[in-house]
Amino acid sequence: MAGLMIDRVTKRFGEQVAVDALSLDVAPGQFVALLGPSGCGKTTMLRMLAGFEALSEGEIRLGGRTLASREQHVPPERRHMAMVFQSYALWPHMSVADNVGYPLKVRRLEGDAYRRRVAQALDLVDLAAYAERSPQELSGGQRQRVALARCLVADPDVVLLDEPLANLDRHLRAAMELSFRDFHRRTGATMIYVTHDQSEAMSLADRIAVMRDGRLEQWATPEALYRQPRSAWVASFIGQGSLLQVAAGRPGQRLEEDTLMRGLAAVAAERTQPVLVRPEHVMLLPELSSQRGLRARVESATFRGERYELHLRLESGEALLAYHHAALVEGHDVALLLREGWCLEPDR
Ligand SMILES: Nc1ncnc2c1ncn2[C@@H]1O[C@H](COP(=O)(O)OP(=O)(O)OP(=O)(O)O)[C@@H](O)[C@H]1O
Repeated sequence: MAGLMIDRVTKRFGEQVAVDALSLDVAPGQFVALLGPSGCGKTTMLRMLAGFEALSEGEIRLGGRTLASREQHVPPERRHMAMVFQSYALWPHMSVADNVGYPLKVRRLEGDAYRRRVAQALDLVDLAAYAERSPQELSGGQRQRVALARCLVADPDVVLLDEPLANLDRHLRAAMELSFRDFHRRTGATMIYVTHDQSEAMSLADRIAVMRDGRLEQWATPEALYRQPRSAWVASFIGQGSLLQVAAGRPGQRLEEDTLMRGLAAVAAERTQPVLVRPEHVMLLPELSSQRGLRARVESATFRGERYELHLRLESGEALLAYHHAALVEGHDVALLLREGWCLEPDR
């Protein structure tokens, strides 16, 4: 398996910079998500990897071999990559097995070797029993698995996936996430997965590239993105939380309860450090009269099954999100402690 190197890649469409000096070093077999809001350049980056789009600047290398630069452009069919589209792109007039075998037919593989590889690919996505059906007779999730099997049959070094679950309903997406993880474990292929859905990226990827306006905002594991987001922008994009101004700490520092609580008690002019507080770090105190803690008003309490989600308003006017095991009355006051916070860079 070969590592994939994206080195200061830029793509301009006329005046518009769709991808701006993006660099990523993807290890062999890694599952990477390109995550960001609509228009941030994810699909353009994926299309440059696939070879459907030329680079304006920079270089793409796979296992040391240059695939693309300003001077060089290896055509898509010679990159050892396969792409899975949102629309599945299956041939309606061919059976499931023929769809899966299509890339092998193109390479003129026939006979037993052909049949064996198609059967293996179908097994891998648990669709052996559906080999002779037409794609129209399958559910959306099954069709997506056929598309996966078809990309896998050619044994690519890299699998590129462009929002492959976007057309599926919520329940099916969850099931398909499991299928993707399983697929990745069984094949060990390097996978680059484009999505604007943070929970999908978090549950699937080993590492996530968060993109904004064509640039790389952060490149980290899902855990690091959640616990140590670089900026308020990343923090707002990943998980839930509140942004408070604190007179303590510096970007990239974790604040313990005491420092955080003291830093919040300072006068407004001194509270200049933006700090992210995740809802699981807000602890409500049983006694409002206690000397400890901050006061806040309950603005709303929403039942979420396993817990209530509380939207609170601190005396400073700042909003704070908390989780609690019981419902609280809207309009009432509570006292609370903040267990920890994470200091962010100011937003660009
Ligand atoms: N062929 C093109 N010609 C001109 N501009 C383009 C072209 N393709 C993309 N763009 C522009 O480049 C920017 C990035 O587009 P891209 O499709 O890569 O974003 P994205 O993050 O994949 O968005 P989405 O999630 O909506 O698909 C956008 O502003 C888009 O309008």
